[in-house]
Amino acid sequence: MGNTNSFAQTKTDLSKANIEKLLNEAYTKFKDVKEGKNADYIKELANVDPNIFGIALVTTDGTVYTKGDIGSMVSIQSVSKVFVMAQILEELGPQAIQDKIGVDATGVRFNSIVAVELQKGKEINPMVNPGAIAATSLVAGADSAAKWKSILQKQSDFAGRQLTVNQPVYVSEAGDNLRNQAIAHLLLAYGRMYFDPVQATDIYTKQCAINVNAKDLATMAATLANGGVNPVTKKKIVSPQTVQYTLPVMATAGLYDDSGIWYYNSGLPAKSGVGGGLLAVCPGKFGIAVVSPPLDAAGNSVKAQKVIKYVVEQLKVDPFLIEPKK
Ligand SMILES: NC(=O)CC[C@H](N)C(=O)O
Repeated sequence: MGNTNSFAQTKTDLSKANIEKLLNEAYTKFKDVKEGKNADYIKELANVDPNIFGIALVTTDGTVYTKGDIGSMVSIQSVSKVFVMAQILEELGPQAIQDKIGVDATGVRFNSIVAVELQKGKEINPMVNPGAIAATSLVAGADSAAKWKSILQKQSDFAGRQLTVNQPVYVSEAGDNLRNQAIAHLLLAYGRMYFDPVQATDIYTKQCAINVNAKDLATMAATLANGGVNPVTKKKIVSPQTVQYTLPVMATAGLYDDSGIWYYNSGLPAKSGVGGGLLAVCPGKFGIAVVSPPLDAAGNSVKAQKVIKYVVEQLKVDPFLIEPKK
């Protein structure tokens, strides 16, 4: 008889056979979903093949599982914000991020100017554009080139390989990012931009154009799941404390104004990007990511949300799922 007064997190089956089975199931179940539409406010993103569909899961012991299209790359977009946040947490510590940027959800669209104006540049967070551009402006480096080099290196370290920029996406967005420039200037007006606003926006735009596949994103997520050590390369990228302060902001703001719905349904910190990438972190266990460009109205990949939610449910890894001890 089980002791019904005693509750614990549900045991999960992370065996090779089970993970492979679940990724196959999820792929088959959702491959024909036709909902959603590529982002087109960045012109080049409208030209990306909407049928790209790749899934990857990387465990904290470094085992890599993939299904579907892992060869095709998409631009990382907002997913990069997580790793720039981790980078400045490493450099400045948690209190500075809370004071200089903020760590509260804005409740409005990721590129909202109103959010900045309403809060006089405060109460934003590094997962939405204003906080992310402020975060980029805080990265150490003597000039723009040095800051960019260090950002690209950090993102690459998380992924475990040298990442490169998708030039057409960068050029397309850089020629058309007046809204982000306006945000950066408004932050400057409120004393919350920490480098030249035009250059900070340019570095931010370049960081968003870094090319990744599902395996890269899952490895980046797995590095967070593994306390900051990349489980594939075994290299220490950030400290456990940095991970501890990054994940809650992903939980509250990782999927923009649908962050609450996502967290309610999965219990896992996650981050999406308008390129169609979405990663989620299961602390101590694994990172999972999906690449599929068509997005819902909030700007999150439709298929990616479905796949990750399915796998998380089947594995029973929602940390809030507490059951009577057997
Ligand atoms: N949500 C996103 O992925 C947005 C990133 C994009 N580069 C922008 O600034 O609009």
